[in-house]
Amino acid sequence: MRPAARLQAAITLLDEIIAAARDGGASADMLASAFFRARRYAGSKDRRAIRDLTWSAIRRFGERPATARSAFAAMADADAELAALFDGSDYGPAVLTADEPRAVGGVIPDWIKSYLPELLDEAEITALLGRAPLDLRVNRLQASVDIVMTALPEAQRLALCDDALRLPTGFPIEKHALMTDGHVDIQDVGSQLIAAACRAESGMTILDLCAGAGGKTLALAAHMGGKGTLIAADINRDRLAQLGPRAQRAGAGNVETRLLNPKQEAAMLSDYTGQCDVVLIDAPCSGSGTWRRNPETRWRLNESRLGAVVAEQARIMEYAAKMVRPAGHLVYAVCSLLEVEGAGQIAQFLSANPGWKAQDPAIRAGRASGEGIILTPFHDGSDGFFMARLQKL
Ligand SMILES: C[S@@+](CC[C@H](N)C(=O)[O-])C[C@H]1O[C@@H](n2cnc3c(N)ncnc32)[C@H](O)[C@@H]1O
Repeated sequence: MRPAARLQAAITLLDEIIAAARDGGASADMLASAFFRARRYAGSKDRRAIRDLTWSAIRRFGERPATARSAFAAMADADAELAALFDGSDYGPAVLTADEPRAVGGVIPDWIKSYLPELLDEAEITALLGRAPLDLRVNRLQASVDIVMTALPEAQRLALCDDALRLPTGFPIEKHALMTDGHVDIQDVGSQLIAAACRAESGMTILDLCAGAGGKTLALAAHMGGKGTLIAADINRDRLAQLGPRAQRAGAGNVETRLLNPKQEAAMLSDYTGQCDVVLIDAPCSGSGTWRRNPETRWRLNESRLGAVVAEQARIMEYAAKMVRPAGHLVYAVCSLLEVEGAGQIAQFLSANPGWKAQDPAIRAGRASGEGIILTPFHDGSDGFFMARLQKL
């Protein structure tokens, strides 16, 4: 495909992504897969170029553009090479005119700015939309960092976390034997630090609420040396179903899954009331800390959706707290940097529950945010997270 035709293809794909974000449709990744499945004539270089163009526009605009053409038109005003591709050729986009609409705005939606902590300056905000690295967690149940580094000389150790390694972005690790044999798992170093803040030990009883497909469950199982009780609970059947085979591959024999019905969680976990040494809440959230991986999710967020997710986080914390034994711990985490989901949520919980106090999560990264810690791409090289460790008195 000629470069102009690639740009026209990116415009078509981006229009689909814009419509899906507006109407609650499929994710950008799913739309891109379907787009290329329907265009077998596009070779691998074409696909990469079309994807890069499309994602550069998604990253560039915090507010959802009205049309893909208006987004690329605005970008072309600052990029002569891109502007030259609006050449009016067969399969290429029509020539740009000075009076046609241009998308406006910066890399994050204006309405979100007031929700971000003050310490996020311009450099921090730009890094929220940067390129995400590829991090691995070495599974202590099956391997060691030294063994993995010998097999993967491209990997570098990360000082923040004992089991964390970083690979060059795009490294084809998915089908590598280390992955299929459960010796390593793909996991951002921030997620690994959240699991570390649980200080899981052999023989403990740990409840991983909001376990999803079990990324953090498997890290906890490794910290427990595979010994003790580890319950992975979630309301999403499909996600939880992925955990069984993953746990088997990882040699994590102490994982038990429990599917919960929304609003009946406390009753369905009543056998663990007051029993858990640690409850991890990896809460559903706006995902603002992972915009660099899923930049189009900021086009789906609005104040009413944010309000609903904040209310759900508070409700989950209330029932989760009942599962913790006296002197036990609650670790609360979100992959978001919005204060209302992090420090604000913890402040409210502590004021409504005087029998709890905050503790230092004692990890080797992050900065204080209220009674917890935030990790950011710019400061910590991780995805954006908030975490807090609370103790029941
Ligand atoms: C951030 S994701 C979890 C990611 C996962 N812990 C991991 O490390 O890969 C949040 C999860 O919370 C689950 N969830 C949402 N509402 C819930 C509820 N009321 N109780 C338990 N889980 C819930 C969602 O289904 C989703 O899987």
